[in-house]
Amino acid sequence: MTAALSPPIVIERSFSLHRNHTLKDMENIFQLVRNVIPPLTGKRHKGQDGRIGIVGGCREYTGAPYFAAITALKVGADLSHVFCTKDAATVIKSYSPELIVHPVLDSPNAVHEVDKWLPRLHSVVIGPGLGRDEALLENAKAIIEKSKLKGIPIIIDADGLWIISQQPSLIQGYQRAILTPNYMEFSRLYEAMLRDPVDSSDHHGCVLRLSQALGNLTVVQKGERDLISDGEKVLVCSHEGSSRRCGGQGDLLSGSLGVLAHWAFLAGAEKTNGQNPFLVAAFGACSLTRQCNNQAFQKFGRSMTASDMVSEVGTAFSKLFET
Ligand SMILES: NC(=O)C1=CN([C@@H]2O[C@H](COP(=O)(O)OP(=O)(O)OC[C@H]3O[C@@H](n4cnc5c(N)ncnc54)[C@H](OP(=O)(O)O)[C@@H]3O)[C@@H](O)[C@H]2O)[C@@H](O)CC1
Ligand SMILES: Nc1ncnc2c1ncn2[C@@H]1O[C@H](COP(=O)(O)OP(=O)(O)OP(=O)(O)O)[C@@H](O)[C@H]1O
Ligand SMILES: [Mg+2]
Repeated sequence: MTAALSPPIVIERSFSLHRNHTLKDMENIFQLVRNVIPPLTGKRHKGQDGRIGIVGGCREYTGAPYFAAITALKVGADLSHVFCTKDAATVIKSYSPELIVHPVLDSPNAVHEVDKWLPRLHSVVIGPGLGRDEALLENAKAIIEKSKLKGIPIIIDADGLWIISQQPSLIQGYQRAILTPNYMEFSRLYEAMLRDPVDSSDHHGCVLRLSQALGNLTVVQKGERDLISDGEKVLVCSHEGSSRRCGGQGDLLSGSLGVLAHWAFLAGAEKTNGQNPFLVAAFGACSLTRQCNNQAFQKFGRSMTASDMVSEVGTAFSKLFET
């Protein structure tokens, strides 16, 4: 289905009394997110609720992969692996004993070292804190290829999106990919694919067209309102966050999406009521990140940082999805 044949279904949170039907749609999507969350029972073994890989972390950036990986755990994954450079590994380990950290990304056999783990991973997040070093970008490209071959859901963020804007064919048509661009990253991708600048009067159309041009993979355009599209629909998440824009919030989003994408994908069409599971997962991750922001801001105001948001993941998740 294309936009030309049928107008996109736009689901938007609204508090207007005239838009009760859209409020109902929103609640329905929240319900779909709830449906895909695995129940906590005594019958499950360690690993079943998610083994997530984060590919990123270099000399300059150690916070970003940490935020993504710890958020994946706090959302409910059982194991969170970070594949980073040797320099970054000890630093990231020292932030948290919970993370499994592989200092392989700048080694000569980096791709082989990550590939060994891929059969055990349920999803991979490529890019937080990866940096722009050519050799690291080449390794990340090869890891994307290997992940595609295994059919693993791939979340691409930050410098991973830099790779895609240089070489869109790497991910084009792989519908188990979710891209999470911020403002700049979206502009780069859009110009690379559509050969036109972003039309600032038509954000919905732009995200829809970018998804279509990439072969209907899921695009999450982050911003004041998050726009989520698979080229057929555009979901809008304007769940209340705050006006605090400290770095690292996007990393919480990509880490939580790593888990939710796995859960939604595994749950199957019945649980998502026939909706694209990656749209459901993305809506869940955006709402959760914004809820963490909201709660942390209420406590810390201007001094709020991404770490304060990480501390809110548990209560934010319960509030949104377990009440
Ligand atoms: N603690 C850590 O380790 C963290 C590490 N991180 C890691 O850093 C790496 C680079 O990622 P990134 O996001 O900084 O890079 P990029 O895409 O070039 O964007 C920056 C440019 O975008 C612009 N800009 C942004 N928003 C805009 C807007 N709304 N409207 C307009 N402009 C806007 C902004 O423009 P400026 O304000 O400077 O003019 C700026 O130039 C990556 O690896 C990431 O994971 C981060 O995750 C944070 C925590
Ligand atoms: N103006 C805004 N108002 C409210 N929420 C916002 C706003 N801009 C971004 N967000 C939220 O912040 C989160 C991160 O988006 P952002 O655009 O800051 O990502 P990013 O630049 O990749 O972050 P990072 O610093 O982690 O790289 C998303 O959940 C998004 O919904
Ligand atoms: Mg980012």
